[in-house]
Amino acid sequence: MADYSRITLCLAAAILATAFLFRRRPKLSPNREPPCIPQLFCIPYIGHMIGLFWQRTAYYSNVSKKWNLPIFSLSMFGGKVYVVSSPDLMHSLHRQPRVVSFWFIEGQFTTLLGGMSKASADALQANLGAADRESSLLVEGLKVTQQAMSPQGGMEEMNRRAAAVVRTRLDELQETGGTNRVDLWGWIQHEITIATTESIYGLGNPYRDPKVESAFWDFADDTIMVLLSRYLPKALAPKGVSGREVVVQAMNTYFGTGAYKDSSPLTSARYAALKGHINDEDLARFECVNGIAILGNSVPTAFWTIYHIFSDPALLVEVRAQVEMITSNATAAGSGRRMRKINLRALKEAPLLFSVMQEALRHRATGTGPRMVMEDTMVGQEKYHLEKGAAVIIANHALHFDASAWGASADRFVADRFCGKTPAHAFRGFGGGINLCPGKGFAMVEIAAFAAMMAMRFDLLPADGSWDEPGQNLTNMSLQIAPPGKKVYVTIAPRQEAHDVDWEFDS
Ligand code: HEM
Repeated sequence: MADYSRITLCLAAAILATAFLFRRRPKLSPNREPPCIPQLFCIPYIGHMIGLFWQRTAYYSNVSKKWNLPIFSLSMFGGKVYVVSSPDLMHSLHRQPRVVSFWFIEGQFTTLLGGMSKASADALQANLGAADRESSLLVEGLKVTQQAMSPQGGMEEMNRRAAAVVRTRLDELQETGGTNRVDLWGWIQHEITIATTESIYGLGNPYRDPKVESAFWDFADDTIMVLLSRYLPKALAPKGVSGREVVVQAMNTYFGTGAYKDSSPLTSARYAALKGHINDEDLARFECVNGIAILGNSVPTAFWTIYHIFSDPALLVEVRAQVEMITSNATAAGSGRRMRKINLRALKEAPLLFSVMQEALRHRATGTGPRMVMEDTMVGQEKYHLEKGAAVIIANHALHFDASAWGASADRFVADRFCGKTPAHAFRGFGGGINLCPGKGFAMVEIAAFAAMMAMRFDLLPADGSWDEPGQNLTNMSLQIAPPGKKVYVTIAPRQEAHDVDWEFDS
C-alpha cells in the first residue's frame, strides 16, 4: 500500500514537472499582439484582478519576472492591459505621446478625482485624441507648468523660498533641543508639506491651516477608493471625499480673495491659463488634485533619502564631507557668532545627495506610468501591435531591476550608483519623454537642501536601537515610490558641532 502511494506521488510529481517544463509559453499572435499571459491560478476572467488586489503594483513586476518578456498582455477589467517591462521599448513609446497617451489618463484622473462638473471635465478632456490638432486645455496647462518650473521661469526662486522655510523650521528644532521618539514618516511629511506649499502658494498658503493639511493627506491617501467609487463616493470613500472638500473650500477662498497673486509663478500662471475655461469651483478642485503631483511623490522621496543616508553611518560621513565642501564658514562681526552657509546653487557639487535620491527612486519604485492606446499602433523594433482602447502599464519596478541594464548589482541599493553613467531609458523615477515630470528640478533641489541641512545639524538615531528595514506600504497604487510599511521611530538630536552656529542657505 505504501509503495502504491509512493508510485502515485512520483507519477503526480512527474506529471506536474512535465507540465511545468512544457507549459505553453505565451507567444506573439499572428497579428503581432504581445503575448497574452494566462490568468492567475487559471481563475477565469478575474485571476489577474485578484493578483493586482493581492500584490498591488508589485503584481506587474512579479508577472514580468516570471515570464521574462519585454511586453505582454493581461486580460483585466473587461479589456486588455499591455505591460511593458523592457527599457528597449521606452524610446518607441516616447515618440508617440498622443497615440500612447498619458495626457488622456491625466485628464480622466484629474476630473474624476477632483469631483469636477461635466462641463469642466469636457473642457479638460477635449482634443486629446491621437489625430486632434486643435489646442488642448490640459496640454496648455502643462506647458505653463513646465515653463513656470524651469530655471528660466520661477524654479530658482521657488527653491530659495522652500530652502528658507527648511532653515527656519530646523532652527526651531535645534532651539528646542530636537525631539525624542518621533515617527519619521509623519515628521518628514509635515516638513516637506510646509516647505513646498509655502514656496508654491506664498503668504496666503492654505496649507498653513493644520486642518487643511491633514484633510489633504486623508484625500491623497485614499485616491484609489475615491477613483473607484464613482457613483457612491461619500459612502465608499468617506475619508478621502470629506478631506477633498475641506481642501477645495480652502482653495476656493485662496483664489476668491486674490491671495494667489502673491504666490509662485506656477500658481499664478496656471490660474491664468485655466480661468474662464473651467468654473471657479472646479479651479479649486483642480488645484486640490494638483497637490497630489506636488506633494504625493516628494514626501516619500524625501523619506527614503533621509532613511538611507542616516541608516548607513559610512554614507552619512561621506554626505557630510561633500556638503562641508560647499558650506562657507565665517564669524559675524558684531556678535562674534559662527555663521555657516550651505550654497544652494552648488548642491549639485555634493553628487551623493542626488545619487541617493535617485537610487531611492530606483530601488523603491512602485509606480506604473499608465497610458491609454488612442489608436492602433506598433511599438519597438519587433513591431508589437497595440490595440486602440487598451491600457498600457510601464512596470517601473521591473525596469529598475533589469540586470541587463543595471548590471549584477541591480537588486541592491548602491548609494553612489547615479554618480556615474546610468541607463537613461531604464530609469523611470520622473517618467520620461514629453511627459517628464516638470517638478523634477524643483523637487530634487528641495529634497537635497533638506537632507544637506539635516545631515550638517542633526543626528538621527533609531529610537528602538537599530535601523530595521520597514518594507513598503503598497496600498496607494498612484504613487511612484510607496511609503514605509512599518513606522520608523527616531530621535532627532542636534549635533555638538552645530551648536552656537547660525545656519543659512546661500544662493
Ligand atoms: C520627488 C518628487 C517627484 C517625483 C518622484 C515625480 C514623479 C513624476 C512622474 C513619474 C511623473 C509621470 C511621468 C510619466 O509617466 O511619464 C510625473 C508627472 C508630473 N509631475 Fe511629478 N514628481 C515629483 C514632483 C513633482 C512636483 C514638485 C511637481 C510640481 C509641479 C510635479 C508635477 C508633475 C506634473 C504636472 C506631471 C505631469 C507631466 C505631464 O504629463 O506632462 N511633480 N511626476
